[in-house]
Amino acid sequence: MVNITEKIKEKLARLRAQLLEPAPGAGSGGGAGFDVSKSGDARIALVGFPSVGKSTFLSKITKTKSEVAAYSFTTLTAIPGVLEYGGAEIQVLDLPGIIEGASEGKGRGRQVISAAKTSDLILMILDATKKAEQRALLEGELEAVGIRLNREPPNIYLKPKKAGGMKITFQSPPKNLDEKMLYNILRDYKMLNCEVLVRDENATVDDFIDVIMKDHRKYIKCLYVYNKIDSVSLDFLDKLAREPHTVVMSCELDLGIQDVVERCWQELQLMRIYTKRKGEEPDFSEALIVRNKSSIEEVCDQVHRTLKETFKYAMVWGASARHVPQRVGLSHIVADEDVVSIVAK
Ligand SMILES: Nc1nc2c(ncn2[C@@H]2O[C@H](COP(=O)(O)OP(=O)(O)OP(=O)(O)O)[C@@H](O)[C@H]2O)c(=O)[nH]1
Ligand SMILES: [K+]
Ligand SMILES: [Mg+2]
Repeated sequence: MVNITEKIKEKLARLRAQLLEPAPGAGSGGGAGFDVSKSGDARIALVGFPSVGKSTFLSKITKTKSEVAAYSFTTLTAIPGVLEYGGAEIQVLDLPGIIEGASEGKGRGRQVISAAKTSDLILMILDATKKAEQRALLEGELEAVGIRLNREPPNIYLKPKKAGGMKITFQSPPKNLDEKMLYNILRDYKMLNCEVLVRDENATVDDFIDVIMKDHRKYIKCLYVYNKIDSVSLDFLDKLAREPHTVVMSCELDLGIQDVVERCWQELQLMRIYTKRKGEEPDFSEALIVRNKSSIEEVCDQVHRTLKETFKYAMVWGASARHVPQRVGLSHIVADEDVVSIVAK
């Protein structure tokens, strides 16, 4: 049974969705980001309220100097820096501070959020001396433009059809939805012919709207970084540091900076693959950088665009090899710090 508050929530979610969203198929909306082209192996965006220390942090971890000052909105545009780590080059974007209402266009909010939407990892920089609500406020601003932090897309299958009406199926009895609700939502979004399979019994109306609006949703990892821990008590610091997806630092005292960088590396899940020529020692001086769960095929693409065409087999040393070395094909999934030798036809 779906209770009355769920019904009200459903109505509200639909109304809010319609107010904030472009219709499905309309342009991406929300305003353009800053004009900084992507470079390097991944992009990290620094997002936070004014004067939490975003620019101070950028200046610490990259060679770029972004202006630092005690007043709000010192940074007025996106300032890119390059973080070198584990042989990878990671672009870090220092962004202007955002304020409540940013998602509705206050300040440079829209531009900042659009820039964040293009990143592989959001570092939410928070001031440890400020109220705990700051985090939820910022999350709300990002949510409102379709960014979903540290979440997977809902486990709901939706396929538009040319004809045949709506076919709605639940894999197991849903806790927060019923057929009528989904029917109403689909009608609101003018999706009159489609097939729906809800695989997650805990799915909510918001989840369902996320699936309909999937072109406007972005699932991004987020690390909560509390700065200025030089100015809080040890007890409080201990509490903060235990929160999930959270790291603490003091740019002023140069404390915890390297931990933040290491956590970023873990969250980005990039892998370093070393190559080896036949009869020679592996080349550990330069790593190929690939995404997590990449295969030998992606490794080949990193070496040269046409290498796969002449690929015969590869020899792999390291964590992904069942025995060392293991002879593998293009579909073999590599692990961080594997050594790979590619043999061409
Ligand atoms: N106590 C303390 N102050 C810090 C720390 N890190 C930065 N600050 C100070 O905080 C103020 C703001 O720093 P910025 O780096 O300009 O902050 P921002 O987030 O880039 O600010 P906007 O660009 O205005 O949004 C400066 O006065 C810094 O010196 C820290 O770890 N501890
Ligand atoms: K500032
Ligand atoms: Mg700044």
